[in-house]
Amino acid sequence: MKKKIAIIGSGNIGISLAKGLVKADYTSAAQITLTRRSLDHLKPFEVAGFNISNDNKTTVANADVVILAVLPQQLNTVLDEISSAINPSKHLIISVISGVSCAAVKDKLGNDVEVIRAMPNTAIAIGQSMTCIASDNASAENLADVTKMFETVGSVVKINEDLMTSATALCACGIAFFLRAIRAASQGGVEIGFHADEALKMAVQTAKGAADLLLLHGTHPESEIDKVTSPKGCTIAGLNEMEHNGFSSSLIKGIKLSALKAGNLYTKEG
Ligand SMILES: NC(=O)C1=CN([C@@H]2O[C@H](COP(=O)(O)OP(=O)(O)OC[C@H]3O[C@@H](n4cnc5c(N)ncnc54)[C@H](OP(=O)(O)O)[C@@H]3O)[C@@H](O)[C@H]2O)C=CC1
Ligand SMILES: O=C(O)[C@@H]1CCC=N1
Repeated sequence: MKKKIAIIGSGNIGISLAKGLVKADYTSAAQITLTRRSLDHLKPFEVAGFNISNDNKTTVANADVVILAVLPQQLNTVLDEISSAINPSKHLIISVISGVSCAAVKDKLGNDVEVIRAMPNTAIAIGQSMTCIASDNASAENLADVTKMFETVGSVVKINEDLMTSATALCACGIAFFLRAIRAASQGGVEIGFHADEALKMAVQTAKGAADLLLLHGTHPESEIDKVTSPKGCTIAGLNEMEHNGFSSSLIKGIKLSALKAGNLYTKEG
């Protein structure tokens, strides 16, 4: 991959993406320019071989692929800044910004430019992202290229753009939901006798085992649960107690609220 990549807004997800792409050998750090306003935060990445800049317009002018990764409320300023540097026959725009449609980006950058939305999660830094992608005007070739790019750093599902806020809640926010579940499990482990570090290690590996069972067997969670719950046993007792306290219901309600919020993060006016 010889294309020059600009990551506009190199915060948590921008940096995770940059690290993941280099770790997966998709591209080299030298092909990526990271931007943010406070350049000091990017100095360690310059040492690691990335280009760094606080000049979005020049960075975009020199790039082929522009990845937008600022907060929704920071986007309009960035689009106003870079719009005159956009060349639709050269640039491909990838936006990982929640709640901002392809149409809203084209409103500012021109209708001729191809825009692809991607919703990764922070596990992209270690090649384990679940990334959903959507576009309303990208060519099949560019969609295939972007799919390939995100496949180097995890799994990819192509979806309709109107499901992008749902994908944000389930997959991008989802990392935090599962992490909180692991933390809660480890706290339970401390109450029943383990030191915090060993409880966390046990909870993490158990969670990984559960996820891998589903991935490798291709089974439904309930069929794996059935194998754990011995009749009159301790698993079903614990599981039912969790359900009486709203375990599944709270996850479902949290995901619904996150999806609602994800759809309302951006206003055209800024
Ligand atoms: N975090 C996550 O897990 C995920 C986030 N997203 C989306 O990615 C986007 C970024 O989220 P996240 O990484 O968490 O947020 P961060 O706040 O960590 O990152 C945003 C970055 O943008 C930089 N920035 C702000 N204004 C400008 C500007 N004018 N020019 C250049 N850089 C700028 C900020 O740095 P500075 O202030 O120094 O300029 C900051 O580093 C959001 O839209 C979010 O919805 C999507 C999927 C997952
Ligand atoms: O919390 C947020 O708004 C962003 C979007 C998805 C993950 N983090």
